[in-house]
Amino acid sequence: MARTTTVEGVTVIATESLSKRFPRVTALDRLSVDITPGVTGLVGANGAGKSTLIKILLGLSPATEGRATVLGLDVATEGAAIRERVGYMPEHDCLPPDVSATEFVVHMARMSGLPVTAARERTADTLRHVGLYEERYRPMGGYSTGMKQRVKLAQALVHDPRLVLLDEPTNGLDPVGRDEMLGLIRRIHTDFGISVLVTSHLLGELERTCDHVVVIDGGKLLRSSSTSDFTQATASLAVEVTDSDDHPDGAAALATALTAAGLTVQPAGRTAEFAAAGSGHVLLVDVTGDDTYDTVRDAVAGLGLGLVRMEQRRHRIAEVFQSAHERGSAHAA
Ligand SMILES: Nc1ncnc2c1ncn2[C@@H]1O[C@H](COP(=O)(O)OP(=O)(O)OP(=O)(O)O)[C@@H](O)[C@H]1O
Repeated sequence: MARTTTVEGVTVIATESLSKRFPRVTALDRLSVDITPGVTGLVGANGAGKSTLIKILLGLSPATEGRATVLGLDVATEGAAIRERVGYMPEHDCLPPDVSATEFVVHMARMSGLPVTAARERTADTLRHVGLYEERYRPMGGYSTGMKQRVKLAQALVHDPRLVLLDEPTNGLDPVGRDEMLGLIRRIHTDFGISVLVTSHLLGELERTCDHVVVIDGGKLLRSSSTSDFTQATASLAVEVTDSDDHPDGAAALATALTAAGLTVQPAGRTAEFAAAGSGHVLLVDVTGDDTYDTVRDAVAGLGLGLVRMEQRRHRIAEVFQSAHERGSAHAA
């Protein structure tokens, strides 16, 4: 199976039982994960260990235990070679306010070893690519958050890396700015074939942007799989019914009938998605085959209830994350 912009089977990043312990906290806990070419999302709540992992991958911070390679290079001994080949967009504001985007990005290109003419040309191309035009000659102190994020992205790309590590690139952006940034990130891979590892605590963003998603929680790997596996249709139907005089709690009556028919049913009010809609009338029914739809229809008709909706649900990354988080809270309690 050939793909145009990736090489199948190549590992861009590999970690093996990687741990990082600070005196009071374990930021990474025996993390083993392989990341292949493409756009990979690294998702986790604040404090999950995302920035710590990036710093280890860049060879800037030693791991306490375990190993990691980036583009086949060992993070413990080949940090400088990794940083030549990898671009890094840090999370926090780090731009000098008194210089222009052009001056700054040329400087970063020169630091990466580009000769002066090439550095200037690459800077102009890269700033144009991220959508900065005339503003690029103005001091960055006057830039909006969106413009600053674009400069940070440009300096990560200017030396034509094979991989970029983007730490929370949508932080502080409004919804339009987020969409634009996500579009840029996607194009880094599709237009230039550069692999991307992008962190976020916003799951929906990564669902839309990434080929693959790695979820970490408390420094531990929770899940690593392709985005399509995460968002694939699960065998679950959301069924909403009305009440009737005979059945003042229509959903409860339907749940009893469907359970008696051998189906597995749970009230949807427990999930955030439906709780927000405020409906205790929605049931989630596990689909065991095409006849599940008929069984639900017949049960609703048999009870004389009104069927408001019956729809197939998609499993969202947020749920994987939420359920792990709830388990974490339960442990903490
Ligand atoms: N230099 C440090 N010294 C002590 N503890 C640290 C240090 N750096 C990170 N930590 C702790 O390690 C844990 C993981 O932090 P990290 O910054 O990697 O998380 P994160 O997932 O990137 O979250 P955020 O988006 O908030 O930065 C946190 O509990 C943090 O307080």
